[in-house]
Amino acid sequence: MLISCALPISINLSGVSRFSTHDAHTTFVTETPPHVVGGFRWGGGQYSRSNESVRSSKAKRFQYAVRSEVQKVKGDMGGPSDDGGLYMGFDFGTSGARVMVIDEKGDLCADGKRMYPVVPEAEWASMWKDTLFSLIQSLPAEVLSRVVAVSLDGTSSTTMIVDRKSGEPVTRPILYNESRPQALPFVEAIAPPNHTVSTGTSTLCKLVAWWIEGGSELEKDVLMLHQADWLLSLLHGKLGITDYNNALKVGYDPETEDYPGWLKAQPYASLLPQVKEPGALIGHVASDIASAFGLREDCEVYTGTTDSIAAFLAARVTEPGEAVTSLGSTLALKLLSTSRVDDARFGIYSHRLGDKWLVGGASNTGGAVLRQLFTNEQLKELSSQIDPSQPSPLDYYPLPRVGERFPEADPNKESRLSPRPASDVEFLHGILESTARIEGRGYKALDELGATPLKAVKTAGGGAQNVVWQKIRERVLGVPVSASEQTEAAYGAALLALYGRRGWVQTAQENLVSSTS
Ligand SMILES: Nc1ncnc2c1ncn2[C@@H]1O[C@H](COP(=O)(O)OP(=O)(O)O)[C@@H](O)[C@H]1O
Ligand SMILES: O=C(CO)[C@H](O)[C@H](O)COP(=O)(O)O
Repeated sequence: MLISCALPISINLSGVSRFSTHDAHTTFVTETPPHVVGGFRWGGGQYSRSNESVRSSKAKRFQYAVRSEVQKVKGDMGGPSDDGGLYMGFDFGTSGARVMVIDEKGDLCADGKRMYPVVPEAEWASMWKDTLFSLIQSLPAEVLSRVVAVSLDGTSSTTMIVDRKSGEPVTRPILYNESRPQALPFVEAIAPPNHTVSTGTSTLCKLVAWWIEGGSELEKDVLMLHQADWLLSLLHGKLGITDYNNALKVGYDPETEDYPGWLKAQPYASLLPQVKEPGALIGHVASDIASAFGLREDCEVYTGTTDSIAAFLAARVTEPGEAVTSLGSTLALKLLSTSRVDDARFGIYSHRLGDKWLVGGASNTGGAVLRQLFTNEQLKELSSQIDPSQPSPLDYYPLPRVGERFPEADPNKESRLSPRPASDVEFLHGILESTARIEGRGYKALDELGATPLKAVKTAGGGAQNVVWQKIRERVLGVPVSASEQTEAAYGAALLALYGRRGWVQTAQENLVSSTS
């Protein structure tokens, strides 16, 4: 049965070795997958802090409402039709990047994936740019010519300092999990106690570290951007625009929808980007980009988000108490909560989502450690020999390198992976179980600080395919654990383009359309 994308072909560009130029993989969907009309009702919930400040008219713009149940193809989602337009979302994760193209019903039409090649730090930004353009080029002309909206997610607090005019990076990007503890005293001196920025891995610490180490001399010539902002600017040609998810860790307050006074008073405040809500229209793709890649001149670019929030959007979690664990290279927890919780001592912060909050944090444990020890094939083979009903007696703290962000913010925390048993099955069991325990500690910490109690977990990321791990996690967490139907953050980024473009923006609570009401 052909899908609404009506793509006549199926191509599989087989991958090449991981460290070659690109691990190419592009497939076009020719079967109609059980399509989901993504999303949930962002609105109507009560939460404890300053409801009025969020329920401002401006805030109401963020309350999306879309059908929250799986629908067959014929479901009419309402909203203006795009006459067969397609929506393209990019995910720039920790180990690679993906693109997904969906139609207005949420059916997947095409996707592509590139593992990042190993390049020197100074070439990270140009490698990301090459990866973005090669992903676009991997899609067929008839798909690209139908794309009407684009969005993109990147790793949170990956920080870039770029030339204010050319957009060229003036220094290498500082990655999401890098720490700049030397800036912490300066940040703690200006920010409220235990503020989200008061941790070495925050975007603000990275900006301040660069500033105090000589960057201040460039004040008039540079801007600070996040990875997602910079990559999107390559498509729309404007500089200095971000979203309030990416801006959280530089100090932006999504509740007041502004940078706080203590941050605006700083000499480096002039480097801070303008903040819009996720899925906000930035503009059309630049004409040179449109002509180079066969995109429509009127293809629109929308602000993005972070990778774990895109994974949350893809999972279509609808109720407070439901959570999404992104089991990618890292372990990122996102709990939908009616109350906001922030405490830098534990690496806990809240992202805004309409009038609710995504409470959580990101641990450095997760798939990156597994990748250091096992191939994906070994993971499958060894996992199949584990009995998930039996706890492992091994007590590890698996980290890919020194430093942890959540549920303890400790830049000096060392990995613990000993004693290593002779059996690799027992070793992997210990790692999966210990990672599940860290996940459990994370959700317990959110509960103890007043977030909506956990009632179910969906899983995104590469680890979501591991059913044995899922059963271990279910035993450890004590709530139902399942894999998201869409585990790819790129699908969430495509939904963001769809919601932004289709005007799924409601101007008043009473106009919210939702099947959950
Ligand atoms: N069967 C498996 N069980 C557990 N983890 C897996 C399995 N297959 C792959 N992974 C892990 O998934 C991770 C990649 O997930 P992905 O979401 O692509 O990461 P990211 O987007 O953070 O780079 C790798 O670190 C890999 O070790
Ligand atoms: O671990 C990460 C990279 O994969 C990011 O830190 C993750 O996105 C969590 O950050 P946020 O909660 O701001 O999305």
